[in-house]
Amino acid sequence: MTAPETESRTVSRPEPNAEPIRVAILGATGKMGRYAVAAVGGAPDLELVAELGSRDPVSAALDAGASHLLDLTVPQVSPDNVAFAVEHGLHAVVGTSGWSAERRETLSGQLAAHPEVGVLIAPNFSVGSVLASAFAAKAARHFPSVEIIEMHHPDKVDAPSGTAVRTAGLIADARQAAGVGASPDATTHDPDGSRGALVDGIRVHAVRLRGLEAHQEVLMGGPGEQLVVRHDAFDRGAYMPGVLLGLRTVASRPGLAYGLDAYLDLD
Ligand SMILES: NC(=O)c1ccc[n+]([C@@H]2O[C@H](COP(=O)([O-])OP(=O)(O)OC[C@H]3O[C@@H](n4cnc5c(N)ncnc54)[C@H](O)[C@@H]3O)[C@@H](O)[C@H]2O)c1
Ligand SMILES: O=C(O)C1=N[C@H](C(=O)O)CCC1
Repeated sequence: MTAPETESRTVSRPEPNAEPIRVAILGATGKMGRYAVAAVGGAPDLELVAELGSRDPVSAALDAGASHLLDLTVPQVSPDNVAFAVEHGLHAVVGTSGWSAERRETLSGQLAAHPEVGVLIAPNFSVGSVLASAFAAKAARHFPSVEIIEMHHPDKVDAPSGTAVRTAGLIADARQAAGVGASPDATTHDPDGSRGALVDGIRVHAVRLRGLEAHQEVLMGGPGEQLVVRHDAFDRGAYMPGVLLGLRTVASRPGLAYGLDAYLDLD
């Protein structure tokens, strides 16, 4: 598969006459990586200095003169990659899933020793998906019931998706701030876990189906009505404007940002 050229969107604009941002991509041969190689390679203000695969040491990014690391790998190795970046003063933009609260806390500790470094952990680079999660978090405090269904291609190795975990966290925070209790649920017998995973007190159901790409529904229910906030990504081009925005912004935001919404003016 060759990644198509990425159309530019209005979310991110290069600074005129600025030094190019020197990017090393980890996971460059993966599905996201191939799209990112095309997007970064096609951006006039970015310079793709290294395309690294699973056999390359992360130190090759330094050897290539990178200023920024783009991590699109697997949850098992992403924390070590980012720790290396932080330790060597490289800014990092991370799309890899699996960044639990515990992992983010460890990373914050590492960043404390390198306060000039910026890291963005983006569970989802799609602007539409970030907006859908934000809308859902705004709406969910008005409904007694809320559940999330995430649906992905069957090659995905992690469940639930990073996006679902992030959405559940946003919804849980908004409901807690508004004093809304748990969704009503009379289930007392569920030996096989049919009611899904509980993430921050929100039920999350994961579907893996050939033909799907990345889809999420937040179902909200109240007496006599239902609101569904749905987002669909049909191919990985959906993520590239957010990837470019992240790379262009991260150096100016030292410390840890969790979620692309940190770089979007959503209010
Ligand atoms: N944030 C987002 O918007 C977004 C969107 C899509 C996918 N993702 C996530 O990005 C990650 C990659 O997704 P994908 O669909 O490209 O997966 P993929 O399986 O196609 O690619 C993974 C890449 O990681 C590489 N890799 C594996 N082990 C490695 C190691 N030890 N060191 C370095 N590289 C290693 C593989 O060679 C491969 O190139 C996943 O965690 C996925 O959930 C995030
Ligand atoms: O295809 C994937 O894998 C995706 N992973 C991210 C997640 O776990 O939320 C983003 C959506 C696509």
